[in-house]
Amino acid sequence: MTRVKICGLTSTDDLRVAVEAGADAVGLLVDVPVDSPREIDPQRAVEIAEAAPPFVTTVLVTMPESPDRAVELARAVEPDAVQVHGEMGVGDLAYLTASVEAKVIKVVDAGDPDEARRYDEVADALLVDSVDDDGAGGTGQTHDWDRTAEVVSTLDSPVVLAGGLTPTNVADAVRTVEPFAVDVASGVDRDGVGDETASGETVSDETPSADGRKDPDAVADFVANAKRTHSAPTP
Ligand SMILES: O=C(O)c1ccccc1NCC(=O)[C@H](O)[C@H](O)COP(=O)(O)O
Repeated sequence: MTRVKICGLTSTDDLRVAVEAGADAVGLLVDVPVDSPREIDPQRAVEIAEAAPPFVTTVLVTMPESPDRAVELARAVEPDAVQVHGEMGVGDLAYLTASVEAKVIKVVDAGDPDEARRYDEVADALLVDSVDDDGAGGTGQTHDWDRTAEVVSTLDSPVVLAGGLTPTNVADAVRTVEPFAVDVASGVDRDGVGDETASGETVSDETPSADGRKDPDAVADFVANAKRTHSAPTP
């Protein structure tokens, strides 16, 4: 069964929504150099992580300015996993994995298959995303799932599929890519639920008023649709 991460929780209310829907993991976005309605401060991340029940994986999602900053944040928030966006070399990622107790997930660009292969040995998992020029996520944009499926089949690490997923398209995505897990942020936000075009591409309709809060119905539908769909066996 495909695992599901709901990313960008901003409150313990969002946490309750994700847990009640049956999410396996929740993402807490701290220290990103981009404007995101889902970013929270480290203290809020600590509060949400502490409120998470057993068997729900807490993920610190960050774009740190240095590996040491990621270590510092991980020690403060004490998540089960750290998800790293942006520039961090393979050696620095190895340093991070050796320095924190949490599992380390490296975000890689769906448009750059070689990047995924470079990090395959050192990361605990890879998250394949549609990233912007800086490596930030939360774009609400899908990518070429057929091409991603080919890349995934060459990797040893568990792969998390992200980028423009919604309650409507997640079943197709799971069938096509057969990832270990799926991840969603803007596609289940209250004011940012994505719309699909006729070609199947997802375009986020996130508005300036989007505040990152989760839509309970969208979260429940997303988790149910992801989990009822056939996926790859556990590695
Ligand atoms: O969500 C953000 O705004 C964000 C900003 C900077 C770095 C990472 C961010 N999100 C991390 C995630 O893991 C998202 O869930 C992932 O990129 C998918 O986002 P979406 O396409 O909105 O579902």
